[in-house]
Amino acid sequence: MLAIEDVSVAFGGVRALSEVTFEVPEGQICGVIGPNGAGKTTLFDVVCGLRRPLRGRVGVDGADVTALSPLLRARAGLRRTFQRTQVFGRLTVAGNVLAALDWRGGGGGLPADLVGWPARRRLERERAGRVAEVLELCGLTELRDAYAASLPVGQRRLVELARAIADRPRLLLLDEPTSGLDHDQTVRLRQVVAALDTTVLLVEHDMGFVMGTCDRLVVLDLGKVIARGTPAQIRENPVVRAAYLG
Ligand SMILES: Nc1ncnc2c1ncn2[C@@H]1O[C@H](COP(=O)(O)OP(=O)(O)OP(=O)(O)O)[C@@H](O)[C@H]1O
Repeated sequence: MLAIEDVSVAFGGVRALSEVTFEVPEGQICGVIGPNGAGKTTLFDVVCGLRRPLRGRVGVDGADVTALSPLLRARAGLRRTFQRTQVFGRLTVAGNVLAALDWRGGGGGLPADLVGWPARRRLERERAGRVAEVLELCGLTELRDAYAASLPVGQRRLVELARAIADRPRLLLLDEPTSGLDHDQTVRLRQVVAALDTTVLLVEHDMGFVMGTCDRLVVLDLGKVIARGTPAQIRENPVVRAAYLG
């Protein structure tokens, strides 16, 4: 579903990524791990289109998206969360999730708003239903009317997650999703990710979470893939143990 082929990125003399190649099959959860500076965030930036690689290709569903802007990749169903949470602070929790559904518009423009066309009303009901469903899944129902800016960081991260999954992305990128979460929120996050019908690529330092959540792992060190495999294979891999797990 996601194919990273021979991707290299350099910042001046620093090789952030060197000939990175791996695939994530449809519906799988793939974790990217590695020490600080290994190139994980740079890889995310390449996949979502924020950074053009020096060489190499990114394929989604068999199509080469390397030249597409982040906006066009979003339209193709790619969503991302960031290491530093980005929510709409002046919107409520429900408003944040609704914003992720509203962007496709309702058709009919202002006249449809004024007249309240049945088709428009049905769409609005469907959206309200989806917002309620996603808030429930993420454990945010009781906070639906709270302003996002007023929430502690863990809850804000769950709001960002809720927004990212609201319109059922094809590919979801999660950058350090457990950071700032307490134990219960981390358990909730794992349940949400496991319940998704979506291909997921995640960067994470919490090894317990990574090993328990991911179907497969890719290990980066100094911009190179040094191993890939199931969590059990990675745990036993002597190169990974030496470079990273200790
Ligand atoms: N904008 C930039 N300009 C120059 N060098 C950069 C830039 N962004 C990243 N780098 C360098 O590229 C390499 C990979 O960085 P990157 O942030 O992708 O690693 P990371 O694995 O995400 O690290 P961390 O776990 O600390 O977030 C590092 O050597 C970093 O210093």
